[in-house]
Amino acid sequence: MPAESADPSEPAVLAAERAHLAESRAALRRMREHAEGLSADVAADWVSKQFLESLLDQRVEALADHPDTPLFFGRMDRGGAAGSDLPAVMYVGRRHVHDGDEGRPLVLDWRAPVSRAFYQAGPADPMGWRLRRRFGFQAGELTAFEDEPLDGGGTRPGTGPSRILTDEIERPRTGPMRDIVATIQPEQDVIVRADLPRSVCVQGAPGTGKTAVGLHRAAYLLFTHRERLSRSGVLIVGPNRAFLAYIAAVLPALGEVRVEQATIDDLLGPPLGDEPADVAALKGDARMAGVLRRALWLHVRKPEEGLVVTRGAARYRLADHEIREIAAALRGTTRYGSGRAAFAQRLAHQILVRMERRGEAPDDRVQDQVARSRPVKQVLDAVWPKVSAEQVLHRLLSDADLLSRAAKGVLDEDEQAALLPARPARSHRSARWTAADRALLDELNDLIERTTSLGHLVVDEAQDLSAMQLRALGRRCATGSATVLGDLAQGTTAWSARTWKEVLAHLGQDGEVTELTLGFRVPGTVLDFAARLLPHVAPGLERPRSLRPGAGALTVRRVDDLAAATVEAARAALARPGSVGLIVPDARAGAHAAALEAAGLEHEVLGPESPGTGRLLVIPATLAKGLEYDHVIVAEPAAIAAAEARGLARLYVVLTRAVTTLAVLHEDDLPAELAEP
Ligand SMILES: Nc1ncnc2c1ncn2[C@@H]1O[C@H](COP(=O)(O)OP(=O)(O)OP(=O)(O)O)[C@@H](O)[C@H]1O
Repeated sequence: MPAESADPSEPAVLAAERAHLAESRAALRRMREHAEGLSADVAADWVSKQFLESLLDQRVEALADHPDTPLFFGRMDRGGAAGSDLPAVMYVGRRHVHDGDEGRPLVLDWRAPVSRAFYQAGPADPMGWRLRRRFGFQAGELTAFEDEPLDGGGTRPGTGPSRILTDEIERPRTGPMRDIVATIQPEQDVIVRADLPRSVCVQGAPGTGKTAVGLHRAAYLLFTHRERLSRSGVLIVGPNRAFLAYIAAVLPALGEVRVEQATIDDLLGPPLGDEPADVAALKGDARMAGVLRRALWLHVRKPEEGLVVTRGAARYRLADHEIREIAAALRGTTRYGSGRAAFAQRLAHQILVRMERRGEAPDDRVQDQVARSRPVKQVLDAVWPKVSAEQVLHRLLSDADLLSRAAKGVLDEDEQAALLPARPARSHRSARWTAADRALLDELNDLIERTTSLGHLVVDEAQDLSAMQLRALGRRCATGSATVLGDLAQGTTAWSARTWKEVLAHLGQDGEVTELTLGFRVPGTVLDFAARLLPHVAPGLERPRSLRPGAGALTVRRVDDLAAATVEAARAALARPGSVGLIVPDARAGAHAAALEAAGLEHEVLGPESPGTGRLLVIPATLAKGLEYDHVIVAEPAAIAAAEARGLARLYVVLTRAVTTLAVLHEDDLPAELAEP
């Protein structure tokens, strides 16, 4: 039944909407029963039957009704436009639900093209609709609604943010991140629904929903290009395991279980050793790509001797200059590995030409035999040796002569010296590869054998990746596209990007950069405080605004006994609903944990591998990126800022993790950059 803009306290309206929810639930149950009744017996063979069975299982699983997850969260009522082919009323939810008998849609999937209006329609462009209704739920029960007339006759928007949206943001959290499908904002929706072939890059201030947008975009693309992306794959790359564990539940909640999530270390291999940040930064520099290319191709050498192949009584010769010409013609035109195979075939082909000249009629099999013969193999090993990425990199980083030839005109002498460790590993097998080395190995591997590309890559916290790491990711979406998310102000590595143009260039993707500046997470007073650091960490960026003013959310206090003060602050925060994060300088995590322990406050210390599940977490500052807590206590900002080269950027990250309150406690002076402007 079409709705007029209704008073939210109207019981008849609520009752009608609850009835639609009950009807939709019953229909979903029938859809599930129907799916359970389908049989895989129609499959022609055993393998197809197994495949079909697993598809049917997935379908049944996808049709489960989770009592806590509302089946729909919004409704649209059509305007009076005559001849419109829009439905009179549509309900928008996480998945499509239809009435079995008539196939009548009861709920439309939020990703369907028609649902776009739920996120985009407004008085300036109602898109054919008259009214948007948002629903509020508690424990799966429909308890509230909020109407927004789209024909210009109503009160919202313009009277501040939707109550349902702010309630959703302020709903106390513990555990993993939630989806935002019910409240995606228009500027976020544009990014979520960008076309697949387009790469998009989002510069977003803290808490503007970059991560959320990236995850919803993955779900949207899988829905819209299901077949293509199921074959080629979608991958989400995040900064560490704790972060991946934090976001892991969002896509399954949206019905997508087939998206891989990995850190850069998962993709390139775990670092086995460490090195100074300036050396890592140099290894991460894009100039290394040219050095590696030269180093690899320096392995192709001039032939010293010709080739002699004996067949029966006959001997066939190729002079060394002929071999050199064959190698020169191939060099640089293919990847190293396929070039090697082609080199062997071309040598064999020349031998075959000589056989033919002598009146023989060899066929292709003979060419293969010759290509695999001992003399050809000897020439191959001498001129175009088989090498692994590890061998080449180990040689490059331990042989000053090879390095100077490969880096000539690219790296100066000091830079070359910095790349040579004082005590190199004896062999490539015992090398303790660092994270930066892993990206170099990946580059070499690709120069030897092409890397397979996926259909779409979502890269979060992309500002922290080096040029060489970005090139590694670029190879993994070379024939696909990417969603690149990050914040230049939160760049904390020695190689952090300064512009998104550079990042896209290293990824090898063309893309537009969109800026999000409306913060959902952090209350206004807290965001303004943190933003005092912005001119010092990223002067070119726009100052973020917050959706919520957050009066009373921020306290900054000098204390005499920091440990005792953090314990008291933690105790006070625990008295309120929601999660509590105590963010401390890395070196002091143990001491703060001990103080909580002594005070009998149950807590967990966050580690790189896990996000922790308890209500009170001690978070080393370097692990706080991307995470959020209802109440945050930051201990000793000056020590956090002083602990690393880009410490002020780290502090900016740390000060922007709170949803409801932030307490900053310090014994030492605050960093001067935090002083009131
Ligand atoms: N449209 C929205 N509706 C409801 N909540 C939202 C919306 N957009 C973002 N949020 C919430 O705001 C918080 C911040 O989102 P998210 O973590 O994606 O931001 P971010 O830009 O990646 O932040 P950071 O750069 O600080 O890591 C999350 O709790 C997210 O659920």
